Amino acid sequence: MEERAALPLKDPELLKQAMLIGGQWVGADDGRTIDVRNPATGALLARVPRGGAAETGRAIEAAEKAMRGWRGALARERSAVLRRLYELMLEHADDLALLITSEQGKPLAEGRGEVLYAASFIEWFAEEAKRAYGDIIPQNMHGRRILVQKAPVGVFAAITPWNFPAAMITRKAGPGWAVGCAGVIKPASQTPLTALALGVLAERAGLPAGVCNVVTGSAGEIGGALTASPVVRKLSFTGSTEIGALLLEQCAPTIKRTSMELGGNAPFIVFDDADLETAVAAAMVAKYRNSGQSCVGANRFLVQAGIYDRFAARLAGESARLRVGDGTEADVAVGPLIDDKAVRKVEEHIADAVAKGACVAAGGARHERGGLFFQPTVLTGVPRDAAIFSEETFGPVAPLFRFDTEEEAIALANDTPFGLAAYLCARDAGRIFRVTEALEFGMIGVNEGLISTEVAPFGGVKASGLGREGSRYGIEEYLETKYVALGGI
Ligand SMILES: NC(=O)C1=CN([C@@H]2O[C@H](COP(=O)(O)OP(=O)(O)OC[C@H]3O[C@@H](n4cnc5c(N)ncnc54)[C@H](OP(=O)(O)O)[C@@H]3O)[C@@H](O)[C@H]2O)C=CC1
Ligand SMILES: O=C(O)[C@H](O)CS(=O)(=O)O
Repeated sequence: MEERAALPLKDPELLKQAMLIGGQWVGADDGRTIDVRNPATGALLARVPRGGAAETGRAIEAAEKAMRGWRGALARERSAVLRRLYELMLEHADDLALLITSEQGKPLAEGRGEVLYAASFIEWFAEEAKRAYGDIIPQNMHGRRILVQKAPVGVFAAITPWNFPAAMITRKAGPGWAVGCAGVIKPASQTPLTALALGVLAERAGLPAGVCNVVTGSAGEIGGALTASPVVRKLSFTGSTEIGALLLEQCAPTIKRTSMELGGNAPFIVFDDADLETAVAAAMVAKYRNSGQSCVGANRFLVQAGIYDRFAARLAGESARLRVGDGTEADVAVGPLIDDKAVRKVEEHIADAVAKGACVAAGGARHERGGLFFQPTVLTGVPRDAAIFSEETFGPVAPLFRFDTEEEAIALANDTPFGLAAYLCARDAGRIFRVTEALEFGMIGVNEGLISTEVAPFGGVKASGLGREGSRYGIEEYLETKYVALGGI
């Protein structure tokens, strides 16, 4: 049997090769496992259980049972447990970062950044736990009082993607746990180790058995069990629009509350009046964070004619200087893509654009290191009918499209079924307000390339999803509003 590669964790107990169900670490009923590999080296990191419907059913039961006690705890008691989890995440940040980089591939500095970002949701919702306020409404009849109470929505299911293995979990479970819900988490099969490590820390923080359950394995079987169960009252998903739509269908018969954070196709608009250095710096972050594997990553660069050549030259120069390699190596800015399917999609987008007249200003091919490494790539003169305009590349490719007028830029930016994130660089205040108001997206960065934060509402419109995560809006996704007409008093 293939030997597992060493994972030099300071706390080896954080490497779990089991599912967490009702406070017990267990294998799959049939003993089957899934290999977890390092995308930078192909090395076998771990084997996790290939769980299915039966194990998921037990996890749902455990969550339902645990929720009875957890919802009854005082808000400040739940808050204290979440605060402890936040502290434990910071204490174990190096190990969590190494797990993220080892199973997902992002550079270690980004992995550590993700740990801090993920922990910030736990810190935030530890505070919000104490502010799930209701209302007293002025009575509409004598002798009657009108109360509005906020109650936990119920057992939640969280199905999360491989690109941010920690943050996508805490952004969902944090608010759920804060208001007294218990949940079942299904991480991506390519990156389960971080989720399992968070399960260890949740136990250590004092989360009662069954409040946090992590089930690994067959997406279809686990998803089918979670969506079909009437006990699961909330489903929160981050991933492709295709799967999001399927899950919405599967949730319909039980009328579940859902949050969907789906695909994107972010435009990055550079106007003639932009500050060039600011625009290039913002573009580099928006494009190459997580090697381009982010739903809020800039997918299309719309550049006004007057600044086009200068911006293209600077972006190509900066892109060519990025170091590509194993995320554990010093100064690496771009790691491997998640799998060969992702690399092929990048190659197909480049080939299609070049066949339609685009030029390669930087990169353009797989990296000399081979495997899943790809050169940071800048394409100029890309035509509107190129596939890369309308499809999410999810890789380190920056296609530049030229425009002349503000109206043309807005039309091009909005010409997509998606509406998650958009970016624009300009200095004219009137232009900034006109364009941000006209853009059909849930989040807009102005002269900024990194806009994700726990304090702001994260989410999209159109095919990019439903609901908001983080901020004071995110907790509402896990609350039901109960109206009490109090008479006879
Ligand atoms: N919005 C975002 O942040 C993300 C968007 N994407 C987009 O999606 C594309 C494909 O990426 P991919 O990772 O395949 O995304 P998927 O949507 O396939 O996977 C996301 C999560 O959903 C699970 N899943 C897959 N199929 C089902 C199902 N039938 N029922 C229940 N759960 C299911 C996956 O499990 P498993 O891993 O076991 O298959 C994973 O945990 C990307 O190229 C990108 O365009 C991807 C990731 C994040
Ligand atoms: O899925 C993603 O790409 C993340 O939601 C992006 S972020 O929130 O980590 O910026």
